[in-house]
Amino acid sequence: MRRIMTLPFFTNKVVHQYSDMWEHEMDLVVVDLKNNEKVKNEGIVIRKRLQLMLYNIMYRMMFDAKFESQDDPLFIEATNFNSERSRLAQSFDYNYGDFIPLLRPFLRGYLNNCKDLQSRRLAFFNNYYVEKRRTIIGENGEKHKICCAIDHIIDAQIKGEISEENVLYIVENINVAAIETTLWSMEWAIAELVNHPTVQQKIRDEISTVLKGKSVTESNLHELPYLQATVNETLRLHTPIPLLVPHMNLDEAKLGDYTIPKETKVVVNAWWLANNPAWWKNPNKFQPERFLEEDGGTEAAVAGGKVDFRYLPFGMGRRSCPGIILALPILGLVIAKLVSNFEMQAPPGEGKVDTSEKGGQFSLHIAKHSTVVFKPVAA
Ligand code: HEM
Repeated sequence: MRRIMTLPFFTNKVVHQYSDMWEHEMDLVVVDLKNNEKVKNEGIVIRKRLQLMLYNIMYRMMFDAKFESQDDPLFIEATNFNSERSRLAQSFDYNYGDFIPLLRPFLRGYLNNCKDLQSRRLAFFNNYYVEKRRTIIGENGEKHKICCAIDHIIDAQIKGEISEENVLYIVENINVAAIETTLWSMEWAIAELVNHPTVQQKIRDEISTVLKGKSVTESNLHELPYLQATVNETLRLHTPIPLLVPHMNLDEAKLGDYTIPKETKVVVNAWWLANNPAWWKNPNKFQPERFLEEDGGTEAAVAGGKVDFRYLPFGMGRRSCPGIILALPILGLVIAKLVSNFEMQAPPGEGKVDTSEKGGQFSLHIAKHSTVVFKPVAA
């Protein structure tokens, strides 16, 4: 499945094919913010606008489709389905039966809710998106043009490499894995930037010194180390999936003095690796500079490359996040566009925005979606 998903989603070619579109969707956010007087004085809950932007980025890549506005009925339906799915997955019900087998019979109600949501949600993706692509492919005959990721996936199904169910599984997977994770990271980055105006200024200075008036694009992000360090620092301090996802060792393994029996559920605390004071200076402080100054103390050679085991927000190895190739440039670009166009501030009378955390089964997100004031900066 991972192999089938790589070509349409996770290659440099895909990044180059779509980065202009990503920027266009981000520029629309900047225009909306500039045209809204309330944004300059009282501020807005920025998550809502960024959510529309990210859905449009992902749905254009997946289905060559986009939502008109936050009031688009399909957007409302898609976000409701996805947030209900996240709510159920975050629920403690999800795994108490693992720890207290006696309570398993009481899980039935929860599992029925999951099944019911799953079938309505998959029907939604199928009826409104996948079937439309099938019709377009069908009308264009054998030599149809591949326009988006799902066309590749449907092609793989036509060739018998995967089933119809697998196609929907991939759509569902991208809705969960791609959109919310990136959105949480954006919210954290913006909240920290509001609370650290000097970091905003350093990013602005870097952009103007290095790019000398040119705009930030995907192709010049690598020239902006401080911007990249800001993205890294956000994912360190607020690791969006703090325990990664559970893995299982097929064979018995030794870890230090411990023996891990085969088929153990292994959970890696990536948040603690990234926030352990033994390995990081002042780990509870938001300091992008650390990624430019501190040593990667635990670097080790793995599969021909070097890995800093203190820092694994995307996991590591064969099942690590393939979306890193999209998530990092999308985060870098959106921060660059917002910071170059606006001074982001807390609402009047509030010195800082609240960065309290809300942890769930899988995710670590901001407890209160920040209201942010966007004051245009002089060009
Ligand atoms: C900041 C954003 C993101 C973060 C922090 C993140 C993090 C993660 C983590 C921790 C895992 C599990 C890795 C493991 O347990 O070893 C994962 C898996 C995955 N992610 Fe991401 N992710 C992000 C964005 C994305 C995006 C944008 C996509 C797709 C467009 C994506 C697609 C996937 C997929 C398909 C998997 C499952 C891989 C597998 O099981 O082989 N992710 N992600």
